[in-house]
Amino acid sequence: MPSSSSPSSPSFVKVVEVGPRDGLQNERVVPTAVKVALIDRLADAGLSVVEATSFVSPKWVPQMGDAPEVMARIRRRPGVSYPVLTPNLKGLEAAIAAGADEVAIFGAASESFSRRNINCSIAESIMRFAAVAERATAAGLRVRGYVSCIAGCPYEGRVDPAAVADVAKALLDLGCYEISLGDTIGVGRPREIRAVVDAVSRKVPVERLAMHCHDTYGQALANIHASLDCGIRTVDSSVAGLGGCPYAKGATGNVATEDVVYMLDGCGFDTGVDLHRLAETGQWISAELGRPTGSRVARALLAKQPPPS
Ligand SMILES: CC(C)(COP(=O)([O-])OP(=O)([O-])OC[C@H]1O[C@@H](n2cnc3c(N)ncnc32)[C@H](O)[C@@H]1OP(=O)([O-])[O-])[C@@H](O)C(=O)NCCC(=O)NCCSC(=O)C[C@@](C)(O)CC(=O)[O-]
Repeated sequence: MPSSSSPSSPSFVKVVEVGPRDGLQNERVVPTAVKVALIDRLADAGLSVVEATSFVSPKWVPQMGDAPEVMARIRRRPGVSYPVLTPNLKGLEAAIAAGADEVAIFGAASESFSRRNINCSIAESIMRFAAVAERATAAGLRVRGYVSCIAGCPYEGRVDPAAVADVAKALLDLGCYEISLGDTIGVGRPREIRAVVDAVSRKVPVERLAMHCHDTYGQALANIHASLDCGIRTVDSSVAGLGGCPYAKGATGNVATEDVVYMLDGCGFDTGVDLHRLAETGQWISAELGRPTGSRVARALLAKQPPPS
């Protein structure tokens, strides 16, 4: 009988921490040593997946320009995976050279976002990703897929759930073990998210889906709750609510991991994450960035602690 913190337990929800990548890609350039300390602290707090960085063009996203150094300096904790984003073969080869164990390819359900984010159409991106997935799989790496703009696009507005389902299925067919559905600009509401998950799960088994919510309109926790009701058991989030997307103006960070873990715990799910350690890590990285944590749960928990004597 698996324990409740075992991934095979029915009450387990996998939390994929994306703060060091999705969070820090939208900050001023953060020193490599701070990124490395953040990743190590997140793994120590019990997160089993910590998305570490991106092997993208430094001309496009200079904040991720130190990807090889980050990968060389993190302390790899057994049982923890450290995926990295790879938009093309050049990024993949660099990721392999840096010892990545898992990569993520990232497409969009909106043509305009695809062009702004990765400079190609959706169809071209799938062809590009096919080569990346094939080479990654041959090199023994696991491949995760993202679909951005599942509930709305900053350039086109509403996005048809059927378009999301098509891209998700294409990524599944390329060999992705998991497809993360990204509400990139946080516009979705529970009814819309349910409609998207419903459309996608007709083409991709719900066990292979993850929910990735930005909290721009304050809907992220409600949307995650709705996706749990639909059977999703993997949730992406960002410690302290760090981040945004450089190609989605006005988009705020992901939902805070602390808030997700607190909610999941109250719903009877287990995550294996030490909430207090996580909240301290969120407080620490926020101080490094010179601002308060974006996690309401962390603020509440830390306010209850006695001041240091
Ligand atoms: C895809 C490209 C490269 C196309 O960009 P491009 O300009 O069309 O690429 P290119 O092949 O023409 O190359 C241009 C230059 O970039 C170099 N280059 C080319 N590839 C790489 C690479 N991998 N690593 C390092 N360098 C690279 C290449 O060598 C060349 O250098 P030059 O000859 O000019 O000196 C570019 O658009 C890019 O890097 N985009 C990444 C954008 C990005 O990182 N966005 C944020 C992540 S997605 C996201 O946040 C959403 C998500 C996942 O969180 C989910 C959600 O919330 O929805």
